Parts: sequence; C-alpha cells; structure tokens
Amino acid sequence: MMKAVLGLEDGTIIRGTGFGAEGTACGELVFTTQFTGYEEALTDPSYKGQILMFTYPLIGNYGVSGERFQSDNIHAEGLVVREACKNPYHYKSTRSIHQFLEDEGKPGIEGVDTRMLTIGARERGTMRAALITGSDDGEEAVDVARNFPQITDEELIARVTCKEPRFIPGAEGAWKGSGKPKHAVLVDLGIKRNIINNLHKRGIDLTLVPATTKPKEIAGYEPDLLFISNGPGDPEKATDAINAVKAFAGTIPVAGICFGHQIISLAMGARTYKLKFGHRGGNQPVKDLIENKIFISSQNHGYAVDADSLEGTGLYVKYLNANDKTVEGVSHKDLDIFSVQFHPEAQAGPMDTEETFFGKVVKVLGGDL
Ligand SMILES: NC(=O)CC[C@H](N)C(=O)O
Repeated sequence: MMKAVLGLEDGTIIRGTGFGAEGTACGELVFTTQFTGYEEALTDPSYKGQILMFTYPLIGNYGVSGERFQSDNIHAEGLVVREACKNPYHYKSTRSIHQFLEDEGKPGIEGVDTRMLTIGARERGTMRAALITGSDDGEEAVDVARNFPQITDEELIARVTCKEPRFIPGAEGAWKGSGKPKHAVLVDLGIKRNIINNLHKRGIDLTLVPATTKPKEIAGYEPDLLFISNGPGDPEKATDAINAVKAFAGTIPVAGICFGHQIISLAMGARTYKLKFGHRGGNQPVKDLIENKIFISSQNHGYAVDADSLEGTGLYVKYLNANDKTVEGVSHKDLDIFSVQFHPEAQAGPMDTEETFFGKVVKVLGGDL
C-alpha cells in the first residue's frame, strides 16, 4: 500500500492510501457531486489547476474505456476519493482508474472522508491543497499548498489550448438549411470534445484556433460564427479571447459555453467573480426565465457573471441557477450573442439542454431546426 497525504492551506491534514502515480499534485481542491462520469471529468481541460474530489463514495466501478474522454489526457492535477475500485467490470473497460492515473502520471488518494472535506469547502470556501503520494508528511503537504499560487494567478490557458489551427469539416450532409454549410471559428481554451462533436454532427464546418489568435487572423477564416470554448482558471486571464469577442460582436453571431460565457460577458462590459465553492455536478437545476421552465444541467465552474454588472451591456439574464440564483446564461437583446454557464454538451450529465443550445446555434446561422 502506498502512503498518501492531503494538506490544505488552512492546516487540515488528511492521510489515506495512495494510488495512481507517485508524486505531488497542487491546486485548488474542488468537489463534484457527479455519481459517475469520472472519465469525462478527469479529461476535461477546465479542471487544469484543480485537484478533483468526488463526493460519491465509489469511483471507478466501470473502469476506463477511453470512449468518453473529453481530451487526450487527464487534466485534473490529482484525484481524491472515498474508494477507488480496483477490479472494475465493464465489457469495454481496458484498465482500472488506478492504472489510468498511473499511466498519466497523476497521483490519487483514497480512504478519505470526502464528506467532511466537502462540508469544509462549503463553509470556508475553496482552498488550495497539495496531494502527496509515497509520503505521509502532512506538514510538508500544508506547506506546499500554502506556497502554491492562487488559481487566479496561474497561467492555465497556455497549457490546454491547441498549438496550431485545425480545420474539421462538418458531418457530410448534416447541415439542415439552404445554402452551403456554415463555418464557425472556435477559440480553443481547452475545448471539450463533445462541444466539437455537437457542432460537427449538425454539419457546421469548424476551425479551431489557439487562445492567442488575433481578430485579424480570425477574420481571415471568414467565419459565420465565433464560438468561445470552456476552459480553466480565471476568465479575466483570457485577454485575447475577450478582444476577439469585442472585435466580432455585432458583425457575426457570437456564442460560448462556460468559460466562453464568462469571456463574452466580460467583453460586453460585465464583471465576473469567484464563487465560494463553485458548481460541479450533474444535477444542477437551472431556470429559464424567459420560458419559465426548470431543467437539470451538468456544470463545472468556479467563477460566475455578476448579474448587476450586466446593466448597459445589452445582455440580459436568460438562465438562473435555481439553488443559489447566480447567472447561468445570458442573451443580447438586439444582437445574436448568447452563452450558457452550464454544459449543454453534458458528458457527463443530463442532455436536457443540448437541443435548446445547439439548435439555437444552427438557427442563428440560418439553418432549419
Ligand atoms: N468549465 C469551464 O469552462 C470553467 C470556467 C472557469 N474556469 C470557471 O471555473 O468558472
């Protein structure tokens, strides 16, 4: 059995059993209430800079197949669970979660009272943590956590964006509407694979561009839509993407998901702030204020758009989180600009909002629903 310890910046020390790789992971300790979906969550680039903790006590039961990955690698810095299943059974599984973390060089800790840590995060807010495997030196873990930069100061986007532009043609014959298929430029700040899939399967041609792409270069692709992806860290750090939205807002439709929603709001003049402990899970209730409907959504975010700061931006609140009444989506009153804080592409989570969001993308591009 490998020793392991988790140290929090407030001095909390938790010892457990290590799994995955031997080493040290640092970052914000965040919790998700998702029961399953660990393959999707671990490979979601938005978790860069964060140690992921599941509140559900049994993780890894159906093993790892790779079919549900949201990128090629694990991006969460480390994994904290009550129990990580050693002998998973699923006909598509090729390895256990232990093996998966080891292959990817990421440390994990099990035997942890995740409920206590989650209650702590809810009461005292998200904290920096260090997860060390192969050691049980708690003092050192606390020290490492305290000396690690706050997520707000970290340069995370450069670690997840694509290096070169990439063209992905829309699925053959899938575009529903008159004329030839439309073309979207996607600013890749660590995009989840299922966002690409959802646009692709609706027949939209896509050009993925790196985070630092300038408006002039984007214009060269002659896009019909500018799309801003999900991504890690503080949205205020995404200065080039903010400038891209400023350059195209009002000339072509602009849409975004999660980080993209925050970036669009910032570009239009609104403000964002850090939530006390964020929303991460597969059953977050969201209210559509226009349709007066509630639906259940998949979420993963630690920042939010300040509702009061929307005044004068032309944006209005379309969606609210039904639990804490924070902003979950905005639309522009005159222009084709809209974004959501939750994940309509799910993976993992309910698909209730997929058609509403991606159908709207098709509609603003002139397609038939
Ligand atoms: N999933 C995301 O795009 C996350 C956005 C941002 N990093 C946040 O935590 O709020």
